[in-house]
Amino acid sequence: MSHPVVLISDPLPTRLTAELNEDFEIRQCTGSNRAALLAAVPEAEALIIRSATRVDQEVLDHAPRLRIIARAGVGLDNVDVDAATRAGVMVVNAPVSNVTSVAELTVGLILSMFRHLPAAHASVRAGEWRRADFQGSELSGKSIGILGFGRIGQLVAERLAPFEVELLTHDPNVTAEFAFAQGVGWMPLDELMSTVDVLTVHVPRTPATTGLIGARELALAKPSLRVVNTSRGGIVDETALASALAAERIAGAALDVFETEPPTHSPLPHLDSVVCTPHIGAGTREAQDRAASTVLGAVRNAFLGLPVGGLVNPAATAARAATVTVS
Ligand SMILES: NC(=O)c1ccc[n+]([C@@H]2O[C@H](COP(=O)([O-])OP(=O)(O)OC[C@H]3O[C@@H](n4cnc5c(N)ncnc54)[C@H](O)[C@@H]3O)[C@@H](O)[C@H]2O)c1
Ligand SMILES: O=C(O)CC[C@@H](O)C(=O)O
Repeated sequence: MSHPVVLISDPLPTRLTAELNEDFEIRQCTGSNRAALLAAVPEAEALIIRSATRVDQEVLDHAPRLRIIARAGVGLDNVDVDAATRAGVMVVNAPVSNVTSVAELTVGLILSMFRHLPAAHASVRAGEWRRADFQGSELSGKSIGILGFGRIGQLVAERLAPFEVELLTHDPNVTAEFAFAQGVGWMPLDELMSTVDVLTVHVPRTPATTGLIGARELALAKPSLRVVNTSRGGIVDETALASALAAERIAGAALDVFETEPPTHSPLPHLDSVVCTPHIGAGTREAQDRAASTVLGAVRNAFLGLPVGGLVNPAATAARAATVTVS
């Protein structure tokens, strides 16, 4: 009897994916290569992706056998969940797999900006000893604005509290009482923008959050503002950000994510006031293992007819998923 085909289109730890070998036929492709994805997906019954694979109506139209799309990570902005639901395809993610890693990177990026760590490191490597050129600022006493007080936003707050900072948030789905109980003040967005020294962004990318921080919001900022984005490119408008930084209307930015990745045509990586990383928020061994284990377990359960963890579209299960099993 042939095994269900599981197509893995982004890198996952092979020592974990090997656990499916007995019951599934594992195939690999490069999801960022659209032609390769469209050629491989027609036979797939499960598709496991990370952030580089875009799953839209066209992919679903090429995938008549598909039962489940499993996102080994948090963000679902690269999956058309409504189209998947209409097609009866389950969508699952791994919502807690990498949040600690992202929160830790966020703290690292903030400290990197305040103490010019990348530039100081590069300078010593180049044989220089320019101590006076790298005078920084203390984080202690600064106001930190957390845009989006969900899982990652709350972990960032916990990790920054010992630095003796003022913690503030804006999140329309969180009450002031909830934030206050965690030692964090709640403010409307415009007030937050005009108050904080650091704005760290932790919202999902949706039509409503795309461009949420644009020219108007940045114009409200103090000259001391540093913007951190470890969430998704496009939530902070890159043109507006580059222009505010180039004009020294704000002090700096640290970016793990970009509107287009890699950011080949963006001016931002070339500005001295910007610290960049290549979308490595989830790039720890622990986070990758958790994400892979979570979605591999979900795929196995889906084919065994067992409850599927991380399911984001329960309405899809009625159509296709309930009908498939593995021996
Ligand atoms: N850099 C990386 O590798 C990496 C890794 C994991 C997650 N992420 C990104 O981080 C995002 C956040 O992850 P999370 O686990 O904290 O998600 P979450 O769902 O737990 O929290 C998101 C929060 O944003 C809030 N929000 C929504 N719209 C808002 C708005 N207009 N203004 C303010 N707040 C708003 C929500 O109410 C929610 O509380 C993910 O969607 C993903 O895009 C990036
Ligand atoms: O796939 C990745 O490595 C990035 C994942 C991250 O952006 C997420 O949203 O979980």
